[in-house]
Amino acid sequence: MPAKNGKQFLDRINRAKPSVWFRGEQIDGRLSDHSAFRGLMSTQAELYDMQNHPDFQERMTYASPTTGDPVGLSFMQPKTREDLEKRRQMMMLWGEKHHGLLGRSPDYMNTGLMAFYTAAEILGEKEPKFAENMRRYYEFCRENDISLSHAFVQPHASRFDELLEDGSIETCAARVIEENEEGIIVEGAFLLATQGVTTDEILVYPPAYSYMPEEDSPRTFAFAVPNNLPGIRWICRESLVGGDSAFDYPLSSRFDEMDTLVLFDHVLVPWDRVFILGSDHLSMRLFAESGFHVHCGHQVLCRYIAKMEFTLGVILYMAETLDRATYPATIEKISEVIVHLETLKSLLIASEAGAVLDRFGSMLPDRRPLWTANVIFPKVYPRMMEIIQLLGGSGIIMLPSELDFSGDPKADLNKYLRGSDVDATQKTALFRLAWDLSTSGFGGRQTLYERFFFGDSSVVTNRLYQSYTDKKTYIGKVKTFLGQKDE
Ligand SMILES: Cc1cc2nc3c(=O)[nH]c(=O)nc-3n(C[C@H](O)[C@H](O)[C@H](O)COP(=O)(O)OP(=O)(O)OC[C@H]3O[C@@H](n4cnc5c(N)ncnc54)[C@H](O)[C@@H]3O)c2cc1C
Repeated sequence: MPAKNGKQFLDRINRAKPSVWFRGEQIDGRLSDHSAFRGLMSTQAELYDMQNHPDFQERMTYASPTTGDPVGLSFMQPKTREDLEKRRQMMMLWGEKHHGLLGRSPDYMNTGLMAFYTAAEILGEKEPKFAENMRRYYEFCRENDISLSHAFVQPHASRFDELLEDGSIETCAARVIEENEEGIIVEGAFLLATQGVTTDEILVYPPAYSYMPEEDSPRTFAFAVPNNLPGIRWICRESLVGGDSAFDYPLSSRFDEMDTLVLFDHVLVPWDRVFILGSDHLSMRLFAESGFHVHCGHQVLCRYIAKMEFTLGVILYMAETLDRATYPATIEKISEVIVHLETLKSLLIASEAGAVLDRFGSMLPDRRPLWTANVIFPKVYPRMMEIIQLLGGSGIIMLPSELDFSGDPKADLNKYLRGSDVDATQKTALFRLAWDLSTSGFGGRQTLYERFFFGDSSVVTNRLYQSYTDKKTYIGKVKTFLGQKDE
């Protein structure tokens, strides 16, 4: 199946029937009928429909190198600046459709997989068949429009290894407990897979960094498997969907990406789905040399911009309805958001302007502007949510529901809750949106998500710092000024 449409997406997820647990019970029926998933899945379906819509198809797909059929453009390896531009336009189309609220829109993982594929030869250094596995798997995903979640962070409990009396170490970290003719047997858990059950497959890999890299470690492996493989169990967090009403819950009713704890109970991963086994060094090299965080950073920055534009729109509209758009204190806050948005847009342009071909033939955007954005956004996003709260005050919480507007209180609400130039229903709709973005459970998760999206802040800043080759140049300028010699 080349680039799929919404119905094909829904049918495939509903048919898979993985073992999903929600509030202590296993989900039996179709996921798209379940209150925790139906809004999200319908949004996902709308994204996939765009791939086949005459207005978008040309910008969202490209001709498959193997069949010539249209396949998702986010799978495309960029080889020229024009390719990068095409990828950006495609990612912005999806980003603007979900206003940056879906961290796991399909282009994110498609991009990550593409990066791994381009550098597959690194995997072959230890075992040639692993490189071949990655190449085949990428092609399988591209040609069948397979959607992916990913997991690499292990539960906190796995970080407290116990030293036993016999000198061995007891751990609950996910690990390979056996290798046999058919594949590897995996046991243990991963802390989090966002959209784990609303995608087709899960890609598991080690963190991109390790403070104590090991060779032949049973904890280091990468593989991809369908979500419904025997032995895989998904435990959902509480749903943040407030209800079905798009008026009352404008965001959570459409965009709540379920997070799941993934349990592997003696799961047999077939050999042709294994990409890394044992080597932390190889795994770290794959991340660094494939440009995983650079290609993905390009996608993430497009999403940041879509989200920032939407947030700025909410803030500007709030200021208008409160008739405070001309207050200096309001202008100062709004300008803060404008500065952040314009900074991000400039970083995106700079990343493409500085793109160079890497040794795998990929046109790789300049990492410095992208990773700068990854440091900035997690800091400014919570501040933007604070600005919404500061601007809205009690209006963010004194929010009647859709039912109130069709019931007895309607006349009073219309009189007392109207805004400047908008009626009470319009103002309430806007302020419910502001609440869902900044203050509801859904909004809280969004903020947490942005804080940790590419790792915690020390990981993200370290990535930028370590790769910043300009450091020597700037020290050199100072040494020259001081009349000191460069060593
Ligand atoms: C909403 C959400 C969705 C996510 N989705 C996914 C997903 O789809 N797939 C996936 O693999 N992961 C996902 N993650 C996990 C994400 O990658 C991690 O949250 C991130 O890597 C940080 O790891 P952690 O949560 O274990 O936090 P920790 O590593 O426990 O860090 C928490 C805090 O403790 C600090 N800290 C940690 N160690 C030390 C130390 N030794 N000394 C001092 N301070 C320390 C950190 O700096 C940080 O501030 C998601 C997280 C969130 C919040």
